[in-house]
Amino acid sequence: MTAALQFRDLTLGYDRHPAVHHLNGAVEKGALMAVVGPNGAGKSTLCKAVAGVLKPLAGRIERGDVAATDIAYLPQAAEIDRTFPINVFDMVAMGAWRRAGLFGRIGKQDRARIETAIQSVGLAGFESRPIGSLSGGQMQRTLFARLLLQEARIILLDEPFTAIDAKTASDLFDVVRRWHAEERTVVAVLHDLELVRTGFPQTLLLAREPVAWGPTSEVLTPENLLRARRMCEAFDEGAEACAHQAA
Ligand SMILES: Nc1ncnc2c1ncn2[C@@H]1O[C@H](COP(=O)(O)OP(=O)(O)OP(=O)(O)O)[C@@H](O)[C@H]1O
Repeated sequence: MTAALQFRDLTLGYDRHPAVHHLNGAVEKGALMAVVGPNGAGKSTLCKAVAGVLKPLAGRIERGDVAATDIAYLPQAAEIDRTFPINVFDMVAMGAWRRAGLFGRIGKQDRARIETAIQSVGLAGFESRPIGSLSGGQMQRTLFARLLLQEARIILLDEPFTAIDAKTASDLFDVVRRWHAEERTVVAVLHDLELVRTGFPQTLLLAREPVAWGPTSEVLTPENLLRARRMCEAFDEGAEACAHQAA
């Protein structure tokens, strides 16, 4: 197996309070992997660390030949400022920054790629709409178009299908399938276990530490899900040091 991401005794947290600890393991290149777990399990924290937004408290993440800045990351919808005065076209064009540079000119070729991405998420005709006027589903389509532009080898999606209708979710899941067919590595935080069972071959079940990780059918057992819930409920929010090391 070739690893796209390798976690080595990884501990993540805020203000020295660990939120995720003792994560060891690898995400295979080209994997389509779900990260599931109860609220507060550390799923978003893990995404932020992989994207390079949050530095580990201990341990490390190895990204092979991919720089953290080359990882496409879709944060939770709540973290995105919709009041920013920008239209759909320019929002999607931001996905080309890595190639064009922050103040680089968008050339003819990039313009065509942006148009194609907007079309492929079903938003043709919305190019000049301010993002603040979009519905939640249209906004998510816009963000997926921006991810398409990035052409990243590793794509992180934090709750990409939450609070959007079934048609939008299904259209956007088609984009995810396309990335998988192109052998990109996709890691998605999800709460819809049915979608995970049918669409994601690999799953990491997280409850501050890994409960199970592997083929989805072996991970999402009633016993593992119950264990994850109990582990999250029992976790001491104010713990100073890693509980395992302190024990
Ligand atoms: N910026 C922050 N500062 C301090 N603590 C934080 C911060 N962000 C998250 N946490 C804490 O880290 C823990 C893990 O949170 P995280 O958001 O990673 O969980 P999650 O599994 O993504 O939850 P959910 O399913 O509710 O989105 C929680 O106890 C949370 O309160």
